[in-house]
Amino acid sequence: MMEPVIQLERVTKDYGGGRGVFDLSFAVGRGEVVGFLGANGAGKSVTMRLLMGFVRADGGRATLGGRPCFADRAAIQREVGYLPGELALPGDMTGRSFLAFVAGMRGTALPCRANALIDYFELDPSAKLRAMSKGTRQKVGIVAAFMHGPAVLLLDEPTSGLDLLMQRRFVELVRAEKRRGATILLSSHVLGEVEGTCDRALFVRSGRLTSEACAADLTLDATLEHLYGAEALRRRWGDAAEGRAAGNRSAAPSDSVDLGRSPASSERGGVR
Ligand SMILES: Nc1ncnc2c1ncn2[C@@H]1O[C@H](COP(=O)(O)OP(=O)(O)OP(=O)(O)O)[C@@H](O)[C@H]1O
Repeated sequence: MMEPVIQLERVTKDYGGGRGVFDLSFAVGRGEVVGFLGANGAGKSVTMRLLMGFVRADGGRATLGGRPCFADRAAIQREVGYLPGELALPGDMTGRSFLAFVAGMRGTALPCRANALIDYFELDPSAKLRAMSKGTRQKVGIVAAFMHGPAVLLLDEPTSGLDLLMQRRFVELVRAEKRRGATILLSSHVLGEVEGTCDRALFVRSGRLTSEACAADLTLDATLEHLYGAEALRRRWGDAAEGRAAGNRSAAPSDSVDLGRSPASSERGGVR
């Protein structure tokens, strides 16, 4: 790998009850775009917040550009392009005043790039944030994350709420940022977006890193298996009731469909 820009070494943030991230280690090299995939609650957002220094790790070491994420959080939060998974925007502000506010927090006026991004995403920034649709608010978050041309981008489910055309434009934007040399960690539930942008993908399950795949190997079936394991994929609606009726809670129905894929093809198509 090229010089690591994003690095976690045995990072743990334990919220109790098995929730959080545990002993997490990975690195993203300069100029790499890496997908960060996991089921709901797997620990993707917690990892992003640890990297931004919004959350302090219980153990291990998280660094961005060699700087410790929590100790250097002021500089990191100024410089990194972060798109949170859940945007909490001040409803009373207009899109433009919010973007100017974010730029001000970074110590600058609204960059020219903001206008180019506003135009590219066909955003009307004059509306109040509370009056905007979900997807429109997401566009404001995207402009805020990208407008200063950051060297590092942490994007947490970035196309959430975007329509298909805007999803495509977003993929084009990430590709252009990669060409510019940006280092990007992108969490997503949208396979097309990961395929379209990422060099490789990391899989996290219950707060632990479980596997890794290169983008070319991310078929739907292989991705599902990385995410959930074969056992979870066999479950069908009605299984529990049928199992109880048969006096066997774990029994799988005999006509269970394997997502249209034969066991043989799953061996071929799988990414280990
Ligand atoms: N502040 C907190 N206090 C307690 N538990 C938390 C806190 N933040 C996150 N968690 C727990 O940590 C686990 C990981 O949450 P996280 O938000 O990182 O999941 P995720 O992978 O981003 O999921 P999703 O795909 O649903 O967004 C979850 O079980 C969550 O409930």
